[in-house]
Amino acid sequence: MTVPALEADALGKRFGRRAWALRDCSFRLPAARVCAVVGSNGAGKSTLLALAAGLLAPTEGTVRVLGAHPAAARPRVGFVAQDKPLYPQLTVAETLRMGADLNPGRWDADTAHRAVAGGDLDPGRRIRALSGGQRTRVALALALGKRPELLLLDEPMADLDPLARHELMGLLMGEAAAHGTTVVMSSHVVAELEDSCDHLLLIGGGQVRLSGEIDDLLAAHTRVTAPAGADLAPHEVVESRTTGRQLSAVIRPSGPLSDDWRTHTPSLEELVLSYLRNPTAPAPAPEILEAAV
Ligand SMILES: Nc1ncnc2c1ncn2[C@@H]1O[C@H](COP(=O)(O)OP(=O)(O)OP(=O)(O)O)[C@@H](O)[C@H]1O
Repeated sequence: MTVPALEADALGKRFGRRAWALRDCSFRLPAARVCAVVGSNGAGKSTLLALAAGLLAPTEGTVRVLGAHPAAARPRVGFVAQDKPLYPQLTVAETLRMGADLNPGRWDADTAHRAVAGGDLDPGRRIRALSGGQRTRVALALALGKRPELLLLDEPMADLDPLARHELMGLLMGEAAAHGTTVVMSSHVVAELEDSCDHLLLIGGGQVRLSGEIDDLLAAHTRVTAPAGADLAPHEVVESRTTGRQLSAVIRPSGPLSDDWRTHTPSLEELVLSYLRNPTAPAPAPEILEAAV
């Protein structure tokens, strides 16, 4: 059995006396996957990524990163936080030199320069003078240049223009495929994730609602169009809406489906939206979806 890239067991985080930001999260992410972390605002995605990066300590439970404690794994992990912290007084070139100095023996200058070069950035420009998207480029360059085994990216594409998004996503996926890097990436743009990600972690209300290979998750669900009033039992219903004479539903079939229904496999976006719109929808049994690690 290979070591999972990320493994959480009853992981929980509470900030002071506030409500739990994350509670009772258990999942395993196999190595060399590209994993999308999705969920509503405040669901706990950034908290989960910061716990994995070793920047926060769990209140309860454990998280293992590349088989080790997050602090011990840090040299093998690249992390780009949502606010892309960089040193504002350094230039772009100085920032990349710092990346090289901090990662002796493993710094991939070529990849780091490619990430920056696409943005036509003046290497002598100070970080504080860069736009949000330009800063994202430099932060991604630093993370990729480290040649990490695990890349944790918190909404990495949020402030990039569509061309930059496409180009940097291509660079990211190319690097991940070439080096077997595991990528864990939170995003709100679910439609963009379907082509690049093979694993999904859906967080809702601080808990893991779905976790597994995207192909398995999609195959376990069916989008149904049926006459209004159709009886969906005994199938498990994630979402059901009636408009006029038509009922639309996302179900997890248990047994044959009625011949009267039109059915298709949902897209990733349809699946995610159906769970987000229905916070009380039952989660699939773990044995159906648990990825073979
Ligand atoms: N440092 C903190 N102190 C107190 N509460 C916090 C802190 N960081 C996060 N929280 C709370 O924890 C919960 C989860 O926040 P988190 O930032 O992890 O959500 P998220 O899924 O990343 O949201 P978004 O999509 O808006 O970025 C929220 O209720 C938030 O208010």
